[in-house]
Amino acid sequence: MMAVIPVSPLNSAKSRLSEFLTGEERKLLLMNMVMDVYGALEDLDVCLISKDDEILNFSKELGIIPLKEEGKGLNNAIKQAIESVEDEEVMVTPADVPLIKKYHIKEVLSKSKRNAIVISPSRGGGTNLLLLNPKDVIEPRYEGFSFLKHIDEAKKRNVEVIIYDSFLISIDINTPEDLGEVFIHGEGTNTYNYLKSLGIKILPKHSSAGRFVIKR
Ligand SMILES: Nc1nc2c(ncn2[C@@H]2O[C@H](COP(=O)(O)OP(=O)(O)OP(=O)(O)O)[C@@H](O)[C@H]2O)c(=O)[nH]1
Ligand SMILES: C[C@H](OP(=O)(O)O)C(=O)O
Repeated sequence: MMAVIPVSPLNSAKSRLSEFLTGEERKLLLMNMVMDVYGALEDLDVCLISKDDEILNFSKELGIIPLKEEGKGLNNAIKQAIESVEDEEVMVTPADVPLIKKYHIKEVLSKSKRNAIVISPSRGGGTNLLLLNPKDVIEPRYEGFSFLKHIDEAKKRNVEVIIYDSFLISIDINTPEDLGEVFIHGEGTNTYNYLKSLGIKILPKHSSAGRFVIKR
């Protein structure tokens, strides 16, 4: 089993946080999230695919296998990683799911079956964990409502779908509002400690415009 972490270039990562965090801060946030995701995966072989040499060097220092991305876009990056590893099974976990834990991975692995996928939704319909057994059982269809796209793809190919439904895995960090979730549920993670070090604070808000007031 090989776990694959795809990472976009550091200078364009997490653009939806750009009004709230500087470029350098978004880069450090991403590195801290990679550490948290790797913390959950570290009993497996783990590779990280990116075009960005800085994140590749960083991942190598952590003990992750760096893979230099050649094509364009997330789906092509994942296909490249799948083709280049020798393992028969692959698990894809994005870099922006910092609340994922080792026990999740254990449970996901225990559910894995031949000719099946194990999939965890993100809030908003994305895919925050995808285990492919075998690795070419379906093609990656990230972006948009990829949770539904992956299920559709599996049904078309007569592949069993095992949904691993986890609140903590469903939280991916894209917007300032998502940072609020890290403050509530992420104590002890690198991501939480990094955000705290920036002086970010959250307060509850009772409004249709969101549930948190996020301040620095
Ligand atoms: N290797 C690789 N990873 C990608 C690419 N696009 C997105 N990712 C990664 O895929 C995961 C989900 O990405 P998104 O949240 O859609 O994109 P993002 O670039 O992190 O953030 P936004 O700029 O806010 O869209 C994250 O781990 C990204 O780093 C890509 O083109 N190549
Ligand atoms: C790539 C996308 O991630 P999101 O933009 O939902 O974080 C997805 O999970 O399909």
